[in-house]
Amino acid sequence: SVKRNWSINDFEVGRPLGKGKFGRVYIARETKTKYIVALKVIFKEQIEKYKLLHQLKREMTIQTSLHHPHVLRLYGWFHDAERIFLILEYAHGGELYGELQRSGHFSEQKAATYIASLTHALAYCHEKHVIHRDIKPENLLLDHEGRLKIADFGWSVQSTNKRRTMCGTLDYLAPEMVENRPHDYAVDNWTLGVLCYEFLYGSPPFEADGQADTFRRIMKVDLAFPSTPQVSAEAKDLITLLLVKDSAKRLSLEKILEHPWIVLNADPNLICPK
Ligand SMILES: Cc1cc(Nc2nc(/C=C/c3ccccc3)nc3cc(N4CCN(C)CC4)ccc23)n[nH]1
Repeated sequence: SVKRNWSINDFEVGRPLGKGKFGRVYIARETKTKYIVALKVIFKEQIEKYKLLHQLKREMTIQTSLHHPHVLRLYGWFHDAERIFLILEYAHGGELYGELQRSGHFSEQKAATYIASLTHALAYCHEKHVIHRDIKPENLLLDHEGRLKIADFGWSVQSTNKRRTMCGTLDYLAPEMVENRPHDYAVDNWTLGVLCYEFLYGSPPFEADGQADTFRRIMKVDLAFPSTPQVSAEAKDLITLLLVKDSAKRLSLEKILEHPWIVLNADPNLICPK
């Protein structure tokens, strides 16, 4: 039911789920249908202060247009005098990051299933000319069946053929982004390599004490595999094929799905039981 003029009176707002940069996210229930959603509240004064209305509009336009099982839905939005409200799909399983912290690291089956889900989602986004650019565990949610959902398109862009430069977060930045050089879809392939490593070892590959050290490690592709936990050679092979400095030489999304580690370990339905 794609109703046009939502208002806060259409919802019973529940507990806060988390606090983002520009506001909080609450669980909420649409009064008529009892449908559970997540309501992201953004303060206009914050958006104006940081001149981010243009980026917010882009996030909203992009996320509304994306319909994929591994991409969190943005059902609609409304605003009042001081706030903008995004009506988002509710993912019952919470943040993947929490699960990674609780378990330390994932099994190869779980890691491969999440990487396969992300690869399908990114292939869909790239088809729609969207580069996410900010795939990190904090932006990944799980639904009630353990299905991964990419959330927070705050940093994604509708890529025209014009190259892009902008800032991102630390550990997940590809070399071309670190150097603020123009970049393209392949940044998301690099990030898949970073995430695959983090899912299997519990921390990202180029982690370092200071920013400068992290950048240096990224630029050198200073990749080392710890001896524990035990990780298969196939997994290390995939990570090595993705963490390649020359963006043109990174394994393509299609080739990731054909890689032996994914074929052998990912759940065919891309669902991770608890
Ligand atoms: C947009 C959205 C969120 C969402 N679901 C959830 N978000 C967040 C944390 C959200 C958050 C938001 C902003 C900044 C930081 C965190 N935490 C959640 C925690 C949840 N639980 C229930 C499951 N438990 C295992 C962990 C705690 C369930 C859903 C959650 N669905 N759709």
